[in-house]
Amino acid sequence: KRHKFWETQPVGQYKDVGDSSLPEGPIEPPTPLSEVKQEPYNLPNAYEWTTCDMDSEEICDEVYVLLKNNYVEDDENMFRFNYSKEFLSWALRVPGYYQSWHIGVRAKTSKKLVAFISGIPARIRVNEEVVKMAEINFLCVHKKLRSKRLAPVMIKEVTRRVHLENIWQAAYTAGVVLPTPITTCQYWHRSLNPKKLIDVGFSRLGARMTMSRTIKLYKLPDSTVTPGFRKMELRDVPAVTRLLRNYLSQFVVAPDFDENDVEHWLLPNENVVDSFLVESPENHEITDFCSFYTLPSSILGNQNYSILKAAYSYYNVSTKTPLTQLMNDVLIVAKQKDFDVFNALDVMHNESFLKELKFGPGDGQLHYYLYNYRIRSALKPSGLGLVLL
Ligand SMILES: COc1cccc(CC(=N)NC(=O)c2cccnc2OC2CCNCC2)c1
Repeated sequence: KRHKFWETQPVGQYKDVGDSSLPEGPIEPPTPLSEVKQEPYNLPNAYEWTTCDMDSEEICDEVYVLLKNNYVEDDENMFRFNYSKEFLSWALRVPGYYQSWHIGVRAKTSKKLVAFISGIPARIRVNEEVVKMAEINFLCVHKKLRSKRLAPVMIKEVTRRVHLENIWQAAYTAGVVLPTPITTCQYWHRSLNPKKLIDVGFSRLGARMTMSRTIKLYKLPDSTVTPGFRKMELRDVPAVTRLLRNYLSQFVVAPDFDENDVEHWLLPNENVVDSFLVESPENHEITDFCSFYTLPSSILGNQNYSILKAAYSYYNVSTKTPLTQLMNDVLIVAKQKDFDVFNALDVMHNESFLKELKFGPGDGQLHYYLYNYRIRSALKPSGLGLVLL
């Protein structure tokens, strides 16, 4: 398939796949800052750039409403991500963030927000190199403005603003295949409320299965089983950082989290991110960690329900408790918190628990990309230690 825009960008091109003569690392060198385009790219006449101050309740609400009505839907257009305002604030106002990377497009006359794209700074390790990158996310163009070729100019504009901060690499995911994925993940779902999932069409009743048999199949204990399993607290940040850094060091691509990052990304934040750990009752050592983020979806066109409550597996570390037992406790907590479904990608060691814990394969794939950085080895999802929101 021709990618008019992506063929012009410093990304792995199809023709280069497998060419091991090409070195691992940046595809293009940095440009001297004086040569980076100083002014914004041109938009079609009726539109103007705007920088979104996500600290402003009003602007955060505009971004929320744009995404709620126009962001990613599943392949059958039955569900649409419905990131909450507090989630968007958490996802964008990260340690060291640049407000200039929270980019909106407004219609000049109505001042209505009609498009958005965001970047946040992140330190991502690729093999032995820690690279300063931008994590690009939430690219959204209003449904009425599709195929006006707005997305390429928004990608170029966020790239320009990232370059102005002397950052030359980026990481992003997409449900579509572009030049060229560093890996392709399968997503999996674990039913927690099978009756609702079947009612809204997320799941289908299995062959030769009754509803009551299905409810019994997915039933979970009322409480967690691992001794010492508890919510993470601020005082745990140093120990969790050590545990997580050590665990992530085994993957080819992973975030280089420090204590400041762990405090932001993994400390429990109501309705946004939940995290738990196992503190050994004997010696109070922290041996395991697990977490999930909250990303509801709007249910498009169902009489009885309007929101699907979904939890997404985030970072999990097991050093003493078997990963399957740890993740079963996470499912128990998610059910206690009234989530309908628990989602996971087959990244890191997730594949080891998916089938045993009754996850079913989703009907799509999530592709991971790096911008202006070539990795030599073909990466399997199990070699990926990066979870994007
Ligand atoms: C259930 O409601 C949905 C609403 C919109 C899209 C999809 C399917 C889908 N595209 N799912 C994922 O991309 C996905 C499935 C499992 C885990 N993480 C995921 O995506 C995350 C990470 C990438 N940014 C979106 C959230 C489902």
